[in-house]
Amino acid sequence: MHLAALYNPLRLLPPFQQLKNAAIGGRIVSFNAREDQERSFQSFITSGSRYLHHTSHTSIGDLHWEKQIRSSAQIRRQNGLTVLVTGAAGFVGTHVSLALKKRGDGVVGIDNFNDYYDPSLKKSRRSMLESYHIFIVKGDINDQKLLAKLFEIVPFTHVMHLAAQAGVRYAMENPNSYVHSNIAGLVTLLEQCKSADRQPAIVWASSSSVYGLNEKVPFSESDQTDQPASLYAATKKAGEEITHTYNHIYGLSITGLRFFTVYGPWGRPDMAYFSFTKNILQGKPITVYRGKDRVDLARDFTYIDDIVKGCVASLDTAGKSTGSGGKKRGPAPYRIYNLGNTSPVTVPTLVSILEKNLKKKAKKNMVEMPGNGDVPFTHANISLAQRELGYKPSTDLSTGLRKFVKWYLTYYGYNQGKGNSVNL
Ligand SMILES: O=C(O)[C@H]1O[C@H](OP(=O)(O)OP(=O)(O)OC[C@H]2O[C@@H](n3ccc(=O)[nH]c3=O)[C@H](O)[C@@H]2O)[C@H](O)[C@@H](O)[C@H]1O
Repeated sequence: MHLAALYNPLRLLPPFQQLKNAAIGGRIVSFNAREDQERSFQSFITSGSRYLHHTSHTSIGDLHWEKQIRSSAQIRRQNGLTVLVTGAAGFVGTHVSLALKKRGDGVVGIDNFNDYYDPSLKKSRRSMLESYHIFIVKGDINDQKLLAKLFEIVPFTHVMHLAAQAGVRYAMENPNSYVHSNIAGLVTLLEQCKSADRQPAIVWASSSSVYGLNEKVPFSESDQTDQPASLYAATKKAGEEITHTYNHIYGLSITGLRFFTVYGPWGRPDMAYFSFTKNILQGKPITVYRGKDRVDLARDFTYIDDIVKGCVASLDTAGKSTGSGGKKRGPAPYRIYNLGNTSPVTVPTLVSILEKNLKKKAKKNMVEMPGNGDVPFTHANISLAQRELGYKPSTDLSTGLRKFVKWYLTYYGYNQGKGNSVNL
């Protein structure tokens, strides 16, 4: 089935339909405001995911739980991989898990379902993955015992590490969450990987933000990355150094991917393209930041399907870790790649593409970029990834945003019913 078909939560209609009838007796409910409609549709999805979530009666460590993990980890193609995906209920984690599962790899997810943004979206992603027999363990990567148990049940060949505290500006509000996930969590995970009898190869999400105040464009992997502009960037940069240490001492195979502002269906509500869409539809103002001398900010926005291809290619080309049980047996690869789109677009242009797709004008407040971690522009040089991974982004921002808006309208129920009422 084409991936686009998955973007429609109504694919899951039969169980939701049953739930609907059981929960609210199939009443037709009308809402006056679209916001209420969004909330209700979300709770509908949330209840649906509870309904679908087979683990509600199991607990960590019991037999049924183990069985679900084993079954999710089963490989269904020759020379398939067995991948632990951290942050599997996150935006990129969901898409990568699905791509791996669909080609026959074994996939087990882990996610702490934190509430940095609306957890009901994470639960909906989980429901979608469950319909593809992908199991997500609810837990934190800081839980060393849980990680040890997972590795005891499944001899993972690869770890796709995507769990992180994301968001550039939120780091000023909650700095500790970045240290908890991006530093402490990373070290706990690496400790587990290094001690495994057969060490897995690790591919993980670094960030374009490590380029910080770098002014040399386009950004290349060989450029200096010692001027981070946010704590988020600093923790990602620290992650690159920490993974290097584990590669050096223990022989872990490491690939760090510097993602450039990833967007698309099932995306993150905290990101500009997502929150702008929400506000434009609700007739609320949006704040558009501008650089010094009224220069527009720009980002090398990268579509999720391109990022997924880069992640999968990284897993496929990752050399083996050499150590076992905490002992290095020889040198292992340490790689870093930019995964961007190579064509930066300004934020006002992003807004006008959204306006066109939503058929609605935005109420724009233009304000000077506050000194809260933002950088004026990003622009990826992707020749290394092109050469070594065969990475070739193929979706421009207009095409990608059109797909995102289509998903958004369906997911939040804008396509259902007429006017301001929705059939539940
Ligand atoms: O590549 C990354 O490594 C990072 O990408 C993403 O960060 P950013 O590129 O900052 O994306 P995003 O917040 O969507 O802001 C986009 C633009 O809109 C501007 N922006 C933002 C908000 C707002 O209200 N107004 C505004 O103008 C803003 O000034 C900026 O110019 C991920 O969130 C981050 O987790 C990390 O992965």
